[in-house]
This record gives sequence, C-alpha cells and structure tokens, in this order.
Amino acid sequence: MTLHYDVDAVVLDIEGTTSATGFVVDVLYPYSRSRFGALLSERSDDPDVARAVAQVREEIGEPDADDVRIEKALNAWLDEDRKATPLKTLQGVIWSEGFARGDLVSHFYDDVVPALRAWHAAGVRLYVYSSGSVAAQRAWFASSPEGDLLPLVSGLYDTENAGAKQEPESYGRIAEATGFAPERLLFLSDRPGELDAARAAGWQAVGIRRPGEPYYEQGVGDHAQAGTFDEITVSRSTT
Ligand SMILES: CSCCC(=O)C(=O)COP(=O)(O)O
Ligand SMILES: [Mg+2]
Repeated sequence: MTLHYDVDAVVLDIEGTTSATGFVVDVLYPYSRSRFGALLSERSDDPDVARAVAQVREEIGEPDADDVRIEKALNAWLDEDRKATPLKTLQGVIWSEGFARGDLVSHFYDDVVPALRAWHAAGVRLYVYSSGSVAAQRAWFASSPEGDLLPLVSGLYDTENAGAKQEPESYGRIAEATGFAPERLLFLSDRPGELDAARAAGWQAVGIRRPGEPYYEQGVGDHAQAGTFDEITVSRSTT
C-alpha cells in the first residue's frame, strides 16, 4: 500500500529509518570508542569537548570526574546504546573528522536516496532530526556512498538544539524553526515514542519498519507504517 502526504516538509530520523542501526553499532561505535581517550586528553580546550565533559560530569553527579572516569561513563552509555547528548557531541567530533579523513562512508538503505531526491524535486523541504549531533548528521549526509546529499537538506536538528526526541515540545521547537505549521510536517522514524511525541505536537507521522531493525518486532503502535520509503509519496500543494 502506498501512503500519500501533502506536506511542506519531511523530517527524517537516521538510525533505523534512513540507515541501518547495525552499521552505526558495528562501524561507528567502535570508531568512537577507540578515540575517546585521546580526544579527552588532547583536546580538552575544544569548546565542544569542554561542554560535553561538563555535561557528563553533571549527568553522572561527579563534578570532579577525571578523564578516565569520563571515558568509562561514555563507554557504559555506548554499551547500553544510551543516546546521551554529551556522548553524541563527542561522537560527532570524532566521526566528522573520520568522515572528512575518508575513514568512514555513511550508510543509507537503497530506497532512501532516490526517494529523498524525488521529494526534494517535488518542492518538499527535507530536514533531519536525530539523536546523532548536528556535526555527525552533517558529515553523514555529506559522505554518503552516493556523494554529498547535504544540498537536499534544509536543516539539521539534534537533542541539543531541539531537545529530547520523545518530548512533544522538541517537535514544537522544530516546527517554529522551520516556519511551517505542525500539520504540514511529516516525521519518519522507527521509534514509537518519537512518533507519539511528533503526533502530540500536531505533526503527521509514519513509522518505518524495516526487518532486522531493533524496533521492527515491537511495531509502531497505531501510527501509519511503511517498510520502505518507496511506499510513501509526498507532494506540496501551494494553495
Ligand atoms: C549520523 S548520526 C549516527 C547515529 C547515531 O549516533 C544516533 O544516535 C542516531 O539516532 P537516531 O535518533 O537517528 O535514531
Ligand atoms: Mg531512529
């Protein structure tokens, strides 16, 4: 079945939606894990690193935590796949440098890039809202197997500039930032809690269920759902 939406913009989750969780966990996570120590010891003056370290100390309730303790906390969050903002900030620093260096190339499911190109060509704006930091998102879209996809994207949102993905207020902030009415925004995500939050903020929402992804079995509750982006068409009426 094809789902059709008349909207001004589509807002994309990354992991589990445009891209495979397995790739993030198997490729990106080890890449960051092996570099946290050097980042903490050698780049403590970097404003992003300093801000993230302060946030880790606050989150673990240890104002005097040293680099070893910070690294331990980051690795524990990695192990439990906790999408803590300071973890994502530090990963974003490491990954964006890895993409720029050519160590990393991002992953998109086969159906995604053709759909993004078609939706963009139809005049529909594309935005990203991911737990991955804006720096990571920018590098991810710039370094795809199909080249630089950033020209397709009008804006990037993360848990730092928009807020937590399971809170309706975050979607309200994004709607305000884009200038579009909530009901003219379509959010695509694999996580039911995120879809619930988007809907509570007045957005349209579709759950993406891809076999093998962590949320596939759980499903997306009573949200409309699609197995691939091929099952979704979007247009943007001007009236
Ligand atoms: C380019 S972001 C890398 C993936 C990541 O770390 C992440 O947390 C993505 O989570 P999402 O909110 O997109 O499911
Ligand atoms: Mg996701």
